[in-house]
Amino acid sequence: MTLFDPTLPPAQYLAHADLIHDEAAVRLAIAELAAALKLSLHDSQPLVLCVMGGAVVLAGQLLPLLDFPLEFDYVQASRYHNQTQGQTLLWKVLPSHHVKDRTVVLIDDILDEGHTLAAIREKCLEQGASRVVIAVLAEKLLGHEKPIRADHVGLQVPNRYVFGCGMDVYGWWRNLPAIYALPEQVSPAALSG
Ligand SMILES: O=P(O)(O)OC[C@H]1O[C@H](OP(=O)(O)OP(=O)(O)O)[C@H](O)[C@@H]1O
Ligand SMILES: Nc1nc2[nH]cnc2c(=O)[nH]1
Repeated sequence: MTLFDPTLPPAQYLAHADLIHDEAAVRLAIAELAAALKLSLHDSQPLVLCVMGGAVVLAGQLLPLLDFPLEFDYVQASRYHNQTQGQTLLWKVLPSHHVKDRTVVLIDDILDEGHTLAAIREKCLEQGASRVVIAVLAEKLLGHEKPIRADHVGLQVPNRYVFGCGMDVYGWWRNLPAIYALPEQVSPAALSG
């Protein structure tokens, strides 16, 4: 057996992956997220911040389902740098002063260890946001406490590296409409076949 590695052609990741949530399940989860956000935020004129780049697919599908007035902007912070382990958080685009006195909704593809969303929430509060609401497409089940909780979670995923629906595997496959998990190990025979 060999560890799944980052040098393979991208088709290999998908060929050996396990489907975790199919496209219909993702669409249903996004519709449910929209319904929950409508209930809690319809009269708050929120500023919705997309956490680029993983949340781009969620943002594109969720926003048209929200039928109340909102403003849209984005932040960008990367902790995985197209790898499968979290590293130091690198800020690329900070929340702007526009968050001041606003209800801010952070939308992201995945809450894993929670360090990314905890840091973004903290920055928004430092910049004067009056309230920060967090909605994620997926939360990874780690079995231990995290530094932050999401207010709205679409789907749960197992403690494996997942991709699709905005989430990358070594930079690839954010474009998939369903969520897959990378295998921990793949036999050399399977990769050469
Ligand atoms: O809960 P955590 O363990 O902190 O991880 C979650 C973050 O990891 C991913 O971002 P990534 O750093 O891969 O950047 P990306 O959005 O460009 O893919 C994802 O989009 C979340 O923002
Ligand atoms: N693509 C992807 N990004 C992540 N960021 C934190 N966890 C994950 C994960 O499982 N997959």
